[in-house]
Amino acid sequence: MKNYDLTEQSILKLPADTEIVVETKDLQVFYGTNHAMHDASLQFPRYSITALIGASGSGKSTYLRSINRMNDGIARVEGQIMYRDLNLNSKDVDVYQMRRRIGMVFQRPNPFAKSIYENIAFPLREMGIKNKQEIRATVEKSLKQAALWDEVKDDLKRSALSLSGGQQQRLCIARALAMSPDILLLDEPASALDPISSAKLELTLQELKKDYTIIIVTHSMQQASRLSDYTAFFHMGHVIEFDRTQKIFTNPTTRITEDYISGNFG
Ligand SMILES: Nc1ncnc2c1ncn2[C@@H]1O[C@H](COP(=O)(O)OP(=O)(O)OP(=O)(O)O)[C@@H](O)[C@H]1O
Repeated sequence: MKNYDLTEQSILKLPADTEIVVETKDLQVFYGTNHAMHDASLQFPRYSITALIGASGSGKSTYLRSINRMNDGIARVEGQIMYRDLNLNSKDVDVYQMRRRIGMVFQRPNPFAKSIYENIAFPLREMGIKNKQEIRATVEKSLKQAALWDEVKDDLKRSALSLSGGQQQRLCIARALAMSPDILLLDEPASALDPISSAKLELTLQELKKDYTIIIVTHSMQQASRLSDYTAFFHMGHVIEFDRTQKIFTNPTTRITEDYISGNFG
């Protein structure tokens, strides 16, 4: 690995009138003595997709998981995670309520071993929604938003585990959407999918960004460049560059990002 200057950084300053939904300020993450994330300060504009890219172990998942406090009990997190006016990195935050607003989808689809319908209806009932019509309407709406409705509408009683990987992943997105989130965090959601399912998932995300703010970790630079409006490049626990995706992929500012994008890394 070349010796890069990790203080060489270029973070786009967004126009003052940009509506920011989430912002981290000097985010630090420690796994025991391993200082895995250093001073990460990033802003995420409403109705946009931001891709987090970087080599394995650069801290992308660590950063993403910190946003909705998935690192609680695993790592020590310092700094601010501002969700609008609320600092999520504070003891007073009701983590379960917060996660409804900031949904997460993981690398491997993880539907419940229940029917397609129940995968969405069950969490709604857990939330206290009892009205059957309301539940049915939300099931239908979120499956439509996740572009799965047409494929499953004739047999919602079927086990979710009998769906293909790509369908399961869209069901997990539908389950998150049923909670009426503001933000969707996706940690390499297409990495276990075949190219056709992956392309379908990308189309779904493009549609969803009209209503949600999306932050996605991806190993695929093609996917980042096709899908996202903004890209953040991570290296060894540092955010090196954040900019419009087109700028990052055509004319990055830092040498580290340029080497990574052009495959001259290491
Ligand atoms: N649960 C954990 N316990 C201890 N250390 C961890 C844990 N998760 C991640 N780390 C460490 O934090 C650093 C960043 O890892 P992280 O998984 O965030 O990177 P990444 O960029 O998402 O990698 P990948 O692309 O391989 O998923 C690595 O040094 C890793 O070993």
